[in-house]
Amino acid sequence: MNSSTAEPAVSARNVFKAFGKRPQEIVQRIKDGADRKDLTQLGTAAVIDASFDVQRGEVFVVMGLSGSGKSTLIRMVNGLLAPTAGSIEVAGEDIARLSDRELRRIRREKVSMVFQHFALLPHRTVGQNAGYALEIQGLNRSDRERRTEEALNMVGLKGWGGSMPHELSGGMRQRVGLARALAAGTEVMLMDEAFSALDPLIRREMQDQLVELQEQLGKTILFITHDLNEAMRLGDRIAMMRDGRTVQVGTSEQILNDPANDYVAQFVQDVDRTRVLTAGAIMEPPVAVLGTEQGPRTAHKLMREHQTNVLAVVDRSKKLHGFVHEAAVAAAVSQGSDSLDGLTQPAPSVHTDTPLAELMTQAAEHETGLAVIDDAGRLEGIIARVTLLNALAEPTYTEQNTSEAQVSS
Ligand SMILES: Nc1ncnc2c1ncn2[C@@H]1O[C@H](COP(=O)(O)OP(=O)(O)OP(=O)(O)O)[C@@H](O)[C@H]1O
Repeated sequence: MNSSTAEPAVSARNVFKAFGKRPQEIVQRIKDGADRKDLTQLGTAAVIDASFDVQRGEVFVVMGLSGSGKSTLIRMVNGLLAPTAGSIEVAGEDIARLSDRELRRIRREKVSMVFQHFALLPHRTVGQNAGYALEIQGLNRSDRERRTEEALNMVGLKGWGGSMPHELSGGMRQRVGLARALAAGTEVMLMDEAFSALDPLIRREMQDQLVELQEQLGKTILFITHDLNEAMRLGDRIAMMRDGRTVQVGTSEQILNDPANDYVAQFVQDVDRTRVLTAGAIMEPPVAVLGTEQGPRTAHKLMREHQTNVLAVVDRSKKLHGFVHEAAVAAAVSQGSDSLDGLTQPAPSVHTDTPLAELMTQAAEHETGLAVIDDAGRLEGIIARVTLLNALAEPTYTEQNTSEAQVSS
């Protein structure tokens, strides 16, 4: 994810969308405090006061049950629907103010869409389908073929360009849909329930592949799903929608550990926390770190000061050497030894992206906490056993005084 100071790729401000005869009136009444349920005579308030920014390079998931307003929201992002109130900017352009011609240009150059039901043209080859957007962009044939082939390779369909869609399995067809969006080369990709029609195993495979591709490509992806596990697996951040409203926007960790209300808390209670939470989300900065050049006396002092019985030992470049334990330090001090040599034990270490499931295995094998290191072996943080146990416990939302907290179901 890029820094939040950069201009966002997609920016929604107080967006409303109402369907029915008098949409403006619906929006005004909601702004005046009316409940969506009491306005059904007038029509449907599908999206209510949505505001969010999607940063460049971010995977932003919009998640909610059927009817919560996800599709309406995404259709406003690519200009298929105009907001009743509020504005949506894509790459700095206010979508609702564009002419049809400008909209077509935006869809060609800036925003591509992957649908749930593939939307492949049955009489065209896989290659022609994947290169469709490039044909519309007016690219010459050889450039088109090159880019199409690259995109097909990226999604694991090397060599399938000459086949017809009906010769492909559902998972492969969805890959063609993805290749078409990738070949188009747009910065923003909108994916509307793109994997929802796939078998669970294939779906999982596609999710993994998207995560992998995203690491290389760094696209801005707005992904819609009603599946919370999918949302948590893919999203850098997730917007949770309920009855047209965005009830929480945050990272998986924030939503799991700090649900905005009871509805979200109930929603996330069945999530497998051990797969979603990672070391990076729960680690803490080490309270005290001992340099390799320092001796047992300093170690002893630091342990007393910080009331800890384990210290991490690092060299000048912060590379982790291991842990020293209180008993060994106390023995060295009483023997008048000046050196920590031989006292440092290898520390069980993990990386920031290690999931909790793996941390639990590691923690079970070791008495101490865990060290979190980066790829170069430098110490980034510490996870104490108690921290791990707390992270596994389900959060409960206690504040009962907001309207969202009163869950009707
Ligand atoms: N063209 C339309 N005319 C009237 N009402 C609509 C229209 N499109 C959507 N709605 C209503 O707006 C609300 C939100 O629908 P939307 O399709 O955006 O939800 P969703 O979260 O995408 O659900 P799903 O996953 O079932 O598509 C629903 O009550 C729906 O019936």
